[in-house]
Amino acid sequence: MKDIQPLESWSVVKNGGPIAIAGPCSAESEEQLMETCRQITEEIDITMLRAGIWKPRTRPGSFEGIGEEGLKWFANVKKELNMPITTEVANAQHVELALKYGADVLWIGARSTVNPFTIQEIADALKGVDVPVMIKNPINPDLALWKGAIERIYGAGIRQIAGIHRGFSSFEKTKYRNVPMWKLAIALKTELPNLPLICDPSHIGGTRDLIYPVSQKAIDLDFDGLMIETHRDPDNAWSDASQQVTPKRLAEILNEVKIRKSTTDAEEVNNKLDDLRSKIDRLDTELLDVMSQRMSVVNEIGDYKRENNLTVFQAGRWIDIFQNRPEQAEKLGIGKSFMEQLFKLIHDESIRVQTKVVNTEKA
Ligand SMILES: C=C(O[C@@H]1C=C(C(=O)O)C=C[C@H]1O)C(=O)O
Repeated sequence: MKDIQPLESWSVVKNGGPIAIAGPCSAESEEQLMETCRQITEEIDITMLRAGIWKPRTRPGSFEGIGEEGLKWFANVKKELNMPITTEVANAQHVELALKYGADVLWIGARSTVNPFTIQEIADALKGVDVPVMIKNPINPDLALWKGAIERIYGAGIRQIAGIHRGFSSFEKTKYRNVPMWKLAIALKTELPNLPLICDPSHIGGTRDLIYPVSQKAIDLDFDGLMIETHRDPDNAWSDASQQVTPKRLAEILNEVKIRKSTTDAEEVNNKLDDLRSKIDRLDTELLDVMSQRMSVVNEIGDYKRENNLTVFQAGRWIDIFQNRPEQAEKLGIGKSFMEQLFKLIHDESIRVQTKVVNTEKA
């Protein structure tokens, strides 16, 4: 999927990244939608307006979206404010209607991404259509499922695709509504480096006070844009009231977020970075060398255990190491839990290697 296009190729993206997308969680009334969008465009220059027309809700009985009527309002907003619009689609009929009313970009929600049948239905409806599609991560932290959805939309011929990171459901209570697990977004970017990534701090945070820190974190991780739910009267929103911000607050957040570039043309900066990275290269070589020496000793201990009929796993010794190394690390200013994880990995590898050694007769 190397020919997935950068955001700059989307006709709706005028000034390059990072882009901002904002608008209400749901279209509620023509007046609410128009007023919210008008206030947003008066407060700040954004790339695109968003509004939910069909809302997949966790439990029945909640407001499930206004439906086709809302698309007529949204089309008026587009015309009146001269702004591109985007909405969520969850089946073939949604695709058809959203395009009929002039949606410039479509997005697929987290609850749809989990279901390959749904994604395939949407992909089939998109065959031969030229519209950018943004695909939210599935609600569960499954990278293959996210990638699979991207592949299906790509298979329909769409090349303007972006991922939207909206965090992952978790059984445990956390300060987030959906835990970010940034490493999944990093893994996706590692596998598909040319895929634009947009962050949805509203669904990750779930509360207004988390929108700014989550947005900054996303920009620090080189995300290409932010999608922030914005409502003229968030407290009285029909859905997701606690995470929507006012247009005024949206502008504050976007102005406060410090934009960082992924690269620079400044020769001096690049030279300094090159120097420091050479140091890292040398240190990594030393690290690998030390690791290889440690593994040799592990092998030797394995031989000795075989000869003396001793178990591979030695709980006492391992518990000592597991307590001691992170404490040593902490004194050196290295994170304790990082070292715990690292030593667990090292120990797993020792067990794997020694299991092989003790079960192989010496020639
Ligand atoms: C190397 C040994 O075998 C295993 C691996 C360990 C390690 O990698 O440090 C520690 C304890 C054992 O579970 C050992 O017994 O010392």
